[in-house]
Amino acid sequence: MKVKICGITSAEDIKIVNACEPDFAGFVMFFPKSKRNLSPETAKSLIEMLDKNVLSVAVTVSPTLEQVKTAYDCGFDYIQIHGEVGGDVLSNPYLKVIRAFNVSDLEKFEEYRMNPNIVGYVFDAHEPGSGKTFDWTMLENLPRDDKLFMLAGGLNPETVAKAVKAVKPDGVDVSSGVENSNGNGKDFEKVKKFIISARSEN
Ligand SMILES: O=C(O)c1ccccc1N[C@@H]1O[C@H](COP(=O)(O)O)[C@@H](O)[C@H]1O
Repeated sequence: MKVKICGITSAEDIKIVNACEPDFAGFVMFFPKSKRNLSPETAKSLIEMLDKNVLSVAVTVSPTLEQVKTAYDCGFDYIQIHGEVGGDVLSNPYLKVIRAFNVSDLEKFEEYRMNPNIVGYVFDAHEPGSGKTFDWTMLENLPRDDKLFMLAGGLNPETVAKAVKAVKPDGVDVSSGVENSNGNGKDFEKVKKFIISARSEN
């Protein structure tokens, strides 16, 4: 079971991630509406502190090709794309894409399956990063292939095992559910518990 810890914003968060060793760490970019949004300079300096076993993901909404290139220049391994995605961005030569779907755009799933630049999917609730979940039965009939099938949206250390059992994803993705009580950074115990719990359902 792959685990992605999203919404990393500080050196403190990086220490937690390095100690807990998820498979991926996500950093929100080019989306000032999010409290987790980072400048390219900050993202680059945080990625440089990341353990080499943890892959970095730029988490974006409707990015331009220039922004994909900026993320590549920062040193990211992947780009996660919510919202709209143009043909130039989908076939970009810089970063492999993790395509995020929300509950209202699942009908576009088939059109992305054949794209070799898309290496995985994240299925999320309507409002990304809101800590809200959705009806997982909507994913029941989606075909599985060799691309990473990741579940997100309102997961937390208490619900992740149930989610893994019900959906049988390749990976789980969390942001709000492992934040500290102030909501301004990650909580070591919650991140650790989330990862142990997710992997225990393998
Ligand atoms: O976290 C954000 O603010 C965010 C902003 C823009 C795009 C995605 C964002 N978050 C992603 O949403 C999912 C689920 O988050 P949660 O666990 O429900 O809080 C995850 O992939 C986040 O990276």
